[in-house]
Amino acid sequence: MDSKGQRVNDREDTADTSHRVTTQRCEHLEPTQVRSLLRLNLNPARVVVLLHDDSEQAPWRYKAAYRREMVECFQAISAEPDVRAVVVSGAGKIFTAGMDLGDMMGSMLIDGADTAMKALKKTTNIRQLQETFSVIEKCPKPVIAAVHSACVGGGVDLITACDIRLCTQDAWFQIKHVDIWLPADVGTLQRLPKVIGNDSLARELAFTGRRFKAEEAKQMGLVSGIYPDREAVLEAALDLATAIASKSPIAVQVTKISMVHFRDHSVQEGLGHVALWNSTMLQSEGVAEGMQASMKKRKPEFSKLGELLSQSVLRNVLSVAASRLLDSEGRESTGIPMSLWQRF
Ligand SMILES: CCC/C=C/C=C/C(=O)SCCNC(=O)CCNC(=O)[C@H](O)C(C)(C)COP(=O)(O)OP(=O)(O)OC[C@H]1O[C@@H](n2cnc3c(N)ncnc32)[C@H](O)[C@@H]1OP(=O)(O)O
Repeated sequence: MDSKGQRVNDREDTADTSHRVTTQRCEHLEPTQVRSLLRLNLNPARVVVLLHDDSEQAPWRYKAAYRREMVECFQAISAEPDVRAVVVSGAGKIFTAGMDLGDMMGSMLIDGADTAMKALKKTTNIRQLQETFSVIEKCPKPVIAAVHSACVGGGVDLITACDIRLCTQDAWFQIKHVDIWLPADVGTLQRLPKVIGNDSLARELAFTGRRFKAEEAKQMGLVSGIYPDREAVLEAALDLATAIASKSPIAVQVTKISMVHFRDHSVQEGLGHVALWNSTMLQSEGVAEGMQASMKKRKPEFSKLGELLSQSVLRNVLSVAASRLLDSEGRESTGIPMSLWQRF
């Protein structure tokens, strides 16, 4: 049974039934929805796993539809109260090869005679592209990137918009844009210096397009943990997301909104911002309950928004999600390894 007293399916149940159970839990999000480039999996620890799905193209890269799909996914995730944290991972050999260069070439030039009109159109187009990753930052739920192997070009744009980055030992990163005559314009140049707190190094990497490996990424503060392989990094990201999801969603989400604000404002402006937020937040019943529970060394009993789901519920729904990843002959198809799903 889940926390609402509804029956949660056993692993043996079919994908169809699991769909019913999971959609009962989410009004705005279709966990089984398979988009052309992204796959969403939701578990009742309120963690969404967003997979770069490379079943139709390897290595995985950003096709034109990706922008729309990312915006749709993150808008749905933002609006869905049952989702507490997000993990972004890749299902293929590498995390991402960045922008699909074939697609990009096809959309480079704009028709028309007037340069200013063309520039205006292009500006709108670039602003839309920027939204692909800005939606991650605008989403109040923490987003964790689990990177394996290559993370090239737009991949760095993506992960710098995430809240936390973990990677595998074999991960490598490259701000590749200079190699293809393209000034990076969708977030890396704005966010990377702030993520790593080293403007000189950010410029060096952006000017040269030098590849750098996991150890250096950790040393500069781009990633906060290195794991042996894809399964291990995904597991670590899920553990972290589950831990975050067990905390007060109000506290976590206001913390994210505030930290994004603090990055771009002075200390005084930041203090003003949090004072305004907390003038409302501190009137929540959950705060009093959280404080009392902490003093009495017991688990807080939050109302619906703050409630925790048990590990057994998590295990059931993860298993159901995993069963969806099996192909018709019962083999693991792609994405998240069965052994990892079964661990929960
Ligand atoms: C959405 C918001 C806006 C985003 C903007 C982003 C901008 C950028 O990302 S700029 C950087 C663009 N990316 C690249 O330049 C990467 C180029 N690719 C590589 O460096 C390597 O392919 C890679 C290290 C990723 C993988 O190497 P590997 O040896 O494993 O594979 P390859 O043999 O090189 O590639 C296999 C086939 O895939 C094709 N391919 C690879 N990357 C791309 C790509 N980005 N776009 C289009 N096609 C790509 C490659 O040409 C091979 O094709 P084929 O020869 O037909 O087998």
